[in-house]
Amino acid sequence: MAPVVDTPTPTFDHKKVTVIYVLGGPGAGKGTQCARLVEDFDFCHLSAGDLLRAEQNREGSQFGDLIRTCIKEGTIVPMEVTIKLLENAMTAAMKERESTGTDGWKDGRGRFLIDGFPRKMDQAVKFDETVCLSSMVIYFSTTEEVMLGRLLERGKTSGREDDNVESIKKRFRTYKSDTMPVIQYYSEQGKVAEVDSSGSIEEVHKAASKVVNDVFAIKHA
Ligand SMILES: Nc1ncnc2c1ncn2[C@@H]1O[C@H](COP(=O)(O)OP(=O)(O)OP(=O)(O)O)[C@@H](O)[C@H]1O
Ligand SMILES: O=c1ccn([C@@H]2O[C@H](COP(=O)(O)O)[C@@H](O)[C@H]2O)c(=O)[nH]1
Repeated sequence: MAPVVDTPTPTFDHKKVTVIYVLGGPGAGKGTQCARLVEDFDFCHLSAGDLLRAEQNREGSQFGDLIRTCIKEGTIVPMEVTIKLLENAMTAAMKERESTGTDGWKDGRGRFLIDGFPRKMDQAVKFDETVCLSSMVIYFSTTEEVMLGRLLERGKTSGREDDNVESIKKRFRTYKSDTMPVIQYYSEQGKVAEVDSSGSIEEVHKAASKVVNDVFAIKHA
């Protein structure tokens, strides 16, 4: 007899809730572009990095020190922590939208841009299986030189502990070793739309909007 395998039921049904992962190297422009796509498509934008920074600073958090160390060292926080934060934020957003109700979100329908996640294969598999199967990945690509320049410029005002040369180099290393395989994995499934993010914010936005438009056109066809 075949062994019984427990298949988890995801918290959200991907036929009703669209999850788009937004990946790219540190400083590629993910957050900037997500903010623009929110204006166009009424997404809820969830940045895994922002959620982790909020948890790090939350009084009484048992994960504060762990998150602080990982962020400074450019390593990945254990997936259970990040996935729970994302799931909680999605649940809260769904509840809020249900009560206020905007057109794209009626009847429990939702659309999420999940920025800077999944950073590692274990996160990708676990989130897809237990929270919501993702629809696609928008992959913002540019050179390390461009990313470094942007991050150092941002570091003048961001107050981020990881916007310095030492941390940036570590983040580039983690990106190559842990995140590139995730992009490869989804690419093999035909789920990745690559957008060159070397140009101006406006140029990149135009290309990214086109990608999202196509996704919704297919979904609603
Ligand atoms: N196309 C662009 N041209 C010039 N500057 C840009 C462009 N896109 C983003 N920036 C600037 O580069 C910096 C990094 O952008 P952003 O924060 O969006 O990157 P990110 O990929 O989200 O980075 P991280 O992963 O480190 O959070 C910001 O200061 C932003 O204003
Ligand atoms: O899924 C994730 C996402 C992020 N981290 C950690 O946070 C920092 C900053 O992330 P940004 O997306 O650049 O804001 C990242 O370097 C990781 O240390 C994570 O562990 N898991």
